[in-house]
Amino acid sequence: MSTQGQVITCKAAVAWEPNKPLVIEDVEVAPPQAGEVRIKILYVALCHTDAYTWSGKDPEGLFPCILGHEASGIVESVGEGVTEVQPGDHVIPCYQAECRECKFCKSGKTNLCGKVRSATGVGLMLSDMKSRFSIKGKPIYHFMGTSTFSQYTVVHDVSVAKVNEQAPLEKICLLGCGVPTGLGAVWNTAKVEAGSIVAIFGLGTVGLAVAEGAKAAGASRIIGIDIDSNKFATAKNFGVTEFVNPKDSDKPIQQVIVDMTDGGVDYSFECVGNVSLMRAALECCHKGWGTSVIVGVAASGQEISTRPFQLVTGRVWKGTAFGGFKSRSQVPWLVEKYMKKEIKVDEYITHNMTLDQINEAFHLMHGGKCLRIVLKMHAELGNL
Ligand SMILES: NC(=O)C1=CN([C@@H]2O[C@H](COP(=O)(O)OP(=O)(O)OC[C@H]3O[C@@H](n4cnc5c(N)ncnc54)[C@H](O)[C@@H]3O)[C@@H](O)[C@H]2O)C=CC1
Ligand SMILES: N[C@@H](CCC(=O)N[C@@H](CSC=O)C(=O)NCC(=O)O)C(=O)O
Ligand SMILES: [Zn+2]
Ligand SMILES: [Zn+2]
Repeated sequence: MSTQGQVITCKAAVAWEPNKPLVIEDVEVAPPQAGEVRIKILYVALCHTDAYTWSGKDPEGLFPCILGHEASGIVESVGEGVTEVQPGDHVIPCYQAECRECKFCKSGKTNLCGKVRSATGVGLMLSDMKSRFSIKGKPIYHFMGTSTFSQYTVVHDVSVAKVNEQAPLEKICLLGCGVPTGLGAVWNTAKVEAGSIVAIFGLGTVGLAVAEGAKAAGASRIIGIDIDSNKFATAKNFGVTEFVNPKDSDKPIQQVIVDMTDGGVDYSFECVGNVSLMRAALECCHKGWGTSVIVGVAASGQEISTRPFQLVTGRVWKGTAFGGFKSRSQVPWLVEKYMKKEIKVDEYITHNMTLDQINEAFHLMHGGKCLRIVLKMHAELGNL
């Protein structure tokens, strides 16, 4: 029976308040309006940015909301005027939209799109500035324009990438955030050249994807820095050639790296979200040309600082969102690269769980022993 035009009642993990356990609720999902797409979410991975907003430290965090942004699914129905996807298409929701019409999209200088950002930042849909989610008549906020911790979600059409139907949805959900962010930080934001020396602060999924991107770019040395020495064994498989634990030295970590590299690295990447480490990442760069890219998301109220002399003497400080990838155009390309085995995806998945285990999954994530945890959103999907 078609559900097109009907309200769908389904299960979703609702964050009622910061830091309180998520609650699996029966949520009503309204039909998509003009320019919107309703997606049956099949698989979702947990990202630290979900945990960050849930913690209450995100200045844009609104409650109650449905978190989640790294997912895959199938289009259930589309609203009026939607031409680029249709029911049955396999898709990846994209928190970084791409309208191809706004000042940002047309600039050719950035992947940030302005079309729906004002609405997604306040947890609503642009056409009427209302939510499509409710529980017994009470509206529930959207999150990052995706809200993929729900069996069904509604997103703007500019926030959907149509992908190859042969690609395994239980794997390619990762191409909705962490892996592209790390690869793109290297390829699009820093534009690392062959022979470069690279330092990566934080060897979680994002840092490992930076390592994979740097190896592909031909970096000669890839130095991984993490306070957990157990991370090195896995990191080697992603291209890290040397490992430093800042706890093993009395010297500041930037000095350790400068001493190891005859004056500093060509490129560094902060993949933790710690403002002191962002400073260290900048200051371990080589005088005259070293570039540091901020990837980690720091909490509300946190600020970065350094001596301006660091920049006067040629170091460059940059940041990246979704690795600079234009989402609708390039996520399908990343899926193709995965299908051709040119990029890793499966290797970042350490756990498979189910939607009803979501609190346990976050607990596991905070334990620091996993990379990506993928949740199966519907019981009928069977075992992975
Ligand atoms: N800019 C963007 O578009 C995106 C940013 N992010 C952000 O990237 C960051 C990293 O994400 P994940 O890799 O998933 O996180 P993760 O928690 O899996 O990895 C962080 C790693 O940093 C290490 N670490 C913690 N404190 C450290 C310190 N003081 N010095 C050295 N290492 C330290 C941890 O042991 C861990 O291995 C998060 O802040 C996340 O919110 C994630 C996706 C997209
Ligand atoms: N609302 C947060 C913003 C956090 C942030 O920087 N998000 C990244 C993506 S992180 C994904 O896991 C991003 O794309 N930023 C650009 C944007 O337009 O949001 C805060 O205010 O801290
Ligand atoms: Zn993310
Ligand atoms: Zn745009």
